[in-house]
Amino acid sequence: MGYTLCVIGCGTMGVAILSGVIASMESQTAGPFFSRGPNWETHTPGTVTPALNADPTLPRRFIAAVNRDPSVKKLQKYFGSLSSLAATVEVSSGKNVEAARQADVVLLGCKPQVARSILTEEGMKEALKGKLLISILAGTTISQLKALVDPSTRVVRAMPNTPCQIREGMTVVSTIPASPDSDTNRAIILAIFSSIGRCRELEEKHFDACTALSGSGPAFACLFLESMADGGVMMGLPRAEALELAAQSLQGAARMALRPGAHPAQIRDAVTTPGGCTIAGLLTLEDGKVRSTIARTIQAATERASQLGKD
Ligand SMILES: NC(=O)C1=CN([C@@H]2O[C@H](COP(=O)(O)OP(=O)(O)OC[C@H]3O[C@@H](n4cnc5c(N)ncnc54)[C@H](OP(=O)(O)O)[C@@H]3O)[C@@H](O)[C@H]2O)C=CC1
Ligand SMILES: O=C(O)[C@@H]1CCC=N1
Repeated sequence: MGYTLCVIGCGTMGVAILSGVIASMESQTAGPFFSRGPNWETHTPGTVTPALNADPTLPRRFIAAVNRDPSVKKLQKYFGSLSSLAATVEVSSGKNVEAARQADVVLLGCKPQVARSILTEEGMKEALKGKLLISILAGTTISQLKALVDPSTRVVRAMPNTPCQIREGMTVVSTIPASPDSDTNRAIILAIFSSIGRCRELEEKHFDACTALSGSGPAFACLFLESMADGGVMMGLPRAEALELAAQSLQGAARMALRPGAHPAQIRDAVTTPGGCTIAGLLTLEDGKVRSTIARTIQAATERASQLGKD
């Protein structure tokens, strides 16, 4: 029951994904009172709900492949410190082909510039034959990847983000074309990514925008968060409390915006008392062209994402 998932290029994102999946599986095996994570009830249409224990759509064995020995030690220590299940992640360096051979599903998590050299390693084509290859690489298209693997290898793109580590991720998966194994592959991909946050399918043509909006989004949100906290510090709040107030306010607003039928403008209006302090702050933001600056940020990041597979 279950299958082997291997992450080739297990850095920041690989670790975030494996940690999240392992945490989700542990919560499922914790007994009748387990928690399935805060997003469980709010999965978007098109996602699947993994069944309890021994779910064949979730992995049972994990392999993490990296480039350098110090990274092996770091990951062994990290996964070892997490839990008993996480301690079973097998970490190696310089053994990508062997890792792919032993896996049923391979997640490619290296930098875009390294993909070609990994996929053209001697024996890799054979090792990936008939397997599902999930690429999280920014800016690298399915057709670029397909050109490097055997025709029997199923290539799907996913764009996750770092909050997958705490099971609050947002992952977009490229539309899976119909094939004899497409239902199984879809179930596997959606089980993995919906166990670590929200997950939805979108056409590949949207991937650069998704990379900018949700892939890079946590970085943009944190800049806003830091700026809010700085303002609080400027007005005399202690730093730690200012950060807590800013982070919880952003989280609360975001959760309200995710409720069915909610609109951010409505949430904003509800806060904005006529003649009050919120409108004073909002006008300052508008004077600073914050809306167009943020929208242009997504535009610039999208344009850069589209170049990443070509570097
Ligand atoms: N960071 C993010 O928030 C997001 C990133 N992405 C995408 O995910 C991918 C990974 O990003 P990120 O996790 O930040 O990158 P990292 O630099 O943290 O991780 C890259 C990993 O690749 C490994 N690696 C490098 N060369 C090889 C090789 N020849 N064989 C095997 N492993 C190798 C590195 O190993 P070692 O440590 O030993 O050098 C490292 O573990 C990128 O393609 C990026 O576009 C997508 C969404 C969000
Ligand atoms: O900055 C990057 O290129 C990657 C892709 C999305 C988030 N980080």
